[in-house]
Amino acid sequence: MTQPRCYLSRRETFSAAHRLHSKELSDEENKAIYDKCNHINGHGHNYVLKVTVFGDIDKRTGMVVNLTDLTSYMKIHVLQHLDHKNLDLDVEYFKNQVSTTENLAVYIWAQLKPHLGDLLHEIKIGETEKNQVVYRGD
Ligand SMILES: Nc1nc2c(c(=O)[nH]1)N=C([C@H](O)[C@H](O)COP(=O)(O)OP(=O)(O)OP(=O)(O)O)CN2
Ligand SMILES: [Zn+2]
Repeated sequence: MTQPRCYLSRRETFSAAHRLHSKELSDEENKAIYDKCNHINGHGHNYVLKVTVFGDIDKRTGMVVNLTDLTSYMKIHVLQHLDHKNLDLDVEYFKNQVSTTENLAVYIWAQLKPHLGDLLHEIKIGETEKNQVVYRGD
């Protein structure tokens, strides 16, 4: 009999500041594209991060992944780097990438992939109550 498979998710939150600004665009283009989010002094968000894994329910443990391990990976490899930081100034990755939620999702995927491998299914980030990004490694 094949082993049943499950989706398992963990939700965490973090707060960070940022400014949407591309070094590849002129100041005028940046202002036109990013508008208020290009304000020179930046702004902040209380981000909601949901990481989902998908895989076999281990016969012995009854788990896809131990939530203690998943939470540790998120804390060590993501939250410690992002929480209460300025994404553009404190995170190397965003020195050359605009800190949009799309790019943030790709960054978080890359941070977790080495630890979760093929079990990693989805990164979901809520930037505001109205804006949400889903990334599945495509
Ligand atoms: N494709 C994207 N567009 C925008 C992003 C993004 O990450 N990807 N991010 C922003 C800003 O960072 C911004 O702070 C969000 O602004 P906004 O949507 O205006 O904020 P609210 O959800 O609170 O909506 P209100 O219109 O202010 O009510 C912009 N664009
Ligand atoms: Zn923003």
